[in-house]
Amino acid sequence: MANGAVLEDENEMVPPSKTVHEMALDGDEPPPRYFVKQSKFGLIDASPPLASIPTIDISLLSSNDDEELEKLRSALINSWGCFQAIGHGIPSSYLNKVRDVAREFFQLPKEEKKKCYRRSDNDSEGYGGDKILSEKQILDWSDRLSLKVLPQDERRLELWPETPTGFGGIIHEYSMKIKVIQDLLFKAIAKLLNLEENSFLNQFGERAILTARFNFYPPSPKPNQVLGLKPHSDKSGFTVLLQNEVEGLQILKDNMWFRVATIPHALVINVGDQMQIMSNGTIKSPVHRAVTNSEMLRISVSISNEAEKDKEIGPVDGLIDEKRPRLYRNVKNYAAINLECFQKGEVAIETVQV
Ligand SMILES: O=C(O)CCC(=O)C(=O)O
Ligand SMILES: [Fe+2]
Repeated sequence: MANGAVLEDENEMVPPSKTVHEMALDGDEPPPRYFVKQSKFGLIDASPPLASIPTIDISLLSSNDDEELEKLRSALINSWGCFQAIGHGIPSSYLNKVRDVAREFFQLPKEEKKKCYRRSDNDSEGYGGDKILSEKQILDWSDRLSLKVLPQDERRLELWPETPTGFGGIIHEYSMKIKVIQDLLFKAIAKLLNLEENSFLNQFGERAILTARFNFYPPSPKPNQVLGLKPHSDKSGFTVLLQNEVEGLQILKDNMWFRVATIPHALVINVGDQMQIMSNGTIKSPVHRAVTNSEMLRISVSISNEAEKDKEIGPVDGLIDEKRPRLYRNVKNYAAINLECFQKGEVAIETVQV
């Protein structure tokens, strides 16, 4: 996690009394703890150039289509670490259903959403605003619902929304569809790097973690001064992001921000830190953020995978040689390392370098 935004005055570690959605509905000015005062990434620019990330038909990857594999190489190796996936086999009508239930959940009355509230301030699951992890933290102009989907016996179903009807079933079904895509990508990348097909997949283990996160970014009265989601790299293997029609995702490359387009039937695939570690830095997890706008509601749904908590992950042997020495040590429970680093304002991936 690249903690790029730090406040000068320390805040108490108390969560705000209103959710971002409530402040937006009431027409409140964002409180000072939401303002990005100082950032190593510079000022917020809502319209930087468009990222030239490729659109890849992932149905062609399993049939070893050379052209599509080359596109994957150009997207991931010494490049963006991000691409738009089409040919994923999920009908547009189904993607719209996921977008619809997400919006319907966030627009429920407070009393209904309260059932899904995080049970404590530092709970990573459930509904709420930015989790308060440090006194210096700048808060994000967004509300979220995070739920662990796998392992299935670790689901905290008491936090899963009962309304809109069928939401739980859709979370399950959609996440399983995305898992198939993630597994296919791990195999395609292994092939691309001349590795045994399961070199990455096996590292995730039988009880790999899959998390669904619904992000709700209401219109913001100060889009140039607050961020929807602060700069970070994902702690996952891969994150698969579904956006609504409103742009907001930005990706950092060569110290410059680029906008990621919204393509209605495409899913944005982002490399996460765990893939960077396993690929010995051959593939990098991009720093990205979400900006807000003053008029439109933005919603995104991210599905991310992580290795089983107690399983050690590390660079694949075939990617370590004299020319490419090992860059990362083997690590367990990267999520905990990531969280600790966020609290200290450190970049997690840098702390696991050898
Ligand atoms: O909403 C977005 O565009 C970004 C979401 C994201 O980066 C995340 O959930 O990790
Ligand atoms: Fe992210």
